[in-house]
Amino acid sequence: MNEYLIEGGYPVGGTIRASGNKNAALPCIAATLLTDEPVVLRNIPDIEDVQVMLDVYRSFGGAVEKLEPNAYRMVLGNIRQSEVPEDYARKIRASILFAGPLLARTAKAVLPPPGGDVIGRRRLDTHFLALTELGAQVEINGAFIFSAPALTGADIFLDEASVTATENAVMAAVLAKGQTILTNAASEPHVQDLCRMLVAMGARIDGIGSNILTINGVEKLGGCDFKIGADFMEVGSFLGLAAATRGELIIEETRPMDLRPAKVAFSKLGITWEHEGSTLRVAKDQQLKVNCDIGGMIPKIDDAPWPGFPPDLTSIITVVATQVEGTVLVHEKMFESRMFFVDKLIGMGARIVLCDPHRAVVSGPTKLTGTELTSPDVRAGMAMVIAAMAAEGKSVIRNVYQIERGYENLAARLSSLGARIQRRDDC
Ligand SMILES: CC(=O)N[C@H]1[C@@H](OP(=O)(O)OP(=O)(O)OC[C@H]2O[C@@H](n3ccc(=O)[nH]c3=O)[C@H](O)[C@@H]2O)O[C@H](CO)[C@@H](O)[C@@H]1O
Ligand SMILES: C=C(OP(=O)(O)O)C(=O)O
Repeated sequence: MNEYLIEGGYPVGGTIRASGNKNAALPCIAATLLTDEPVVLRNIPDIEDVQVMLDVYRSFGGAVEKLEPNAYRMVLGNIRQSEVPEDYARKIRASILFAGPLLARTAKAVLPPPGGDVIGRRRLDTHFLALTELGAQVEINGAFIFSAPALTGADIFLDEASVTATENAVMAAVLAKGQTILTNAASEPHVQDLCRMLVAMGARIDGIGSNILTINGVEKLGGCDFKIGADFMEVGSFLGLAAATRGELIIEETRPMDLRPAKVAFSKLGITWEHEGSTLRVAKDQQLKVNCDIGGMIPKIDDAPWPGFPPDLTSIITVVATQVEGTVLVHEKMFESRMFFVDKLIGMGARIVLCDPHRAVVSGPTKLTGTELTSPDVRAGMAMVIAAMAAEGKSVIRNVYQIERGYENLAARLSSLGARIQRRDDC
């Protein structure tokens, strides 16, 4: 297991480039299965989850050529088999994204249950609902076995706006016969990126960015050259890091529009940023003070499907709130177990009451003290990095695989911003 040694108390400063969006890269890699022509994907982050998705692609017989850092040319003539190897499936949640493309190309998809973060139950019911309505049969026998001699467009109402279920449904529907209307679809920037890539491949999709997608199936898709957008979860994490360490950052190659829901939430903590084009600047002299609701009421930060505040930033904003004067309620409505990591922050000195698995009341500012931590999931892990960097003294963070599956070259990039962070291999 690899670990980070962090000496806290040093503000970050300098310039950093945003990586490509993990949650766009993963479905876009799966979507390359939908054509036998070459596809070039650009701005793909160099993270563990991407490597696993590329390994799965290779296991189907796909050829992957690295053109330059963060750009790949991928081609897969004939798909060798329809089963995602179990070792890979269990590593990441996103392995489920091969279901739609495999069904569309090979009429079959065998997926061992996917792995991923420890953040509560991760239901797959919406995936089953959508693929079944498009004509697939599902059998659960250790693995999930989908089969569909032919996929046919349908008028589908999703039971919840699930991100990856929407992506699977779209990837199956683009090659289905006839029209699919997907209502209550997820519309996150990564869902939009996937749809734009499919359109570049020749798919017919209307309503991109809304919660109703209309897809007219086509016979065949071709290759494309597609650049995915910036990772607004990574940018949100760096914004949180700058605020919590009282630092100053310039973040390049962002998509400021994707940060609008985060801006609403951060502004409740007195944190703001300016942007010029795709460059963001977080200034040093922010007054970190909770902006109360009218009448001096305690404000709440709660997550929701897009364009709500993203659930992947709730852990980050919780840590930041410990450094802000005042009291705020963080309400994580979407995941059952994402807030449990706050006991580690309490151990570092944070004043947090975990009311139930979903709600934490945070009062600040508090002095945090370095300690030994283990990352349960990618975002809690990053939140721990921020806490350790804001704390006095030294911290050790273990299980950093669960951070690096979502953040590219993190220790080196943070070092370049003045962080005292050291990565130790195989401890
Ligand atoms: C690879 C990938 O893209 N992973 C992202 C994807 O996961 P994923 O697609 O697995 O997440 P889902 O959108 O399916 O659901 C996430 C959680 O939110 C709940 N839920 C969802 C929709 C809804 O309307 N109401 C509701 O409560 C679900 O029950 C579940 O507990 O989307 C999540 C929600 O943005 C993100 O945290 C993950 O980083
Ligand atoms: C929950 C996340 O990822 P995944 O869905 O891949 O587990 C995340 O990115 O915060």
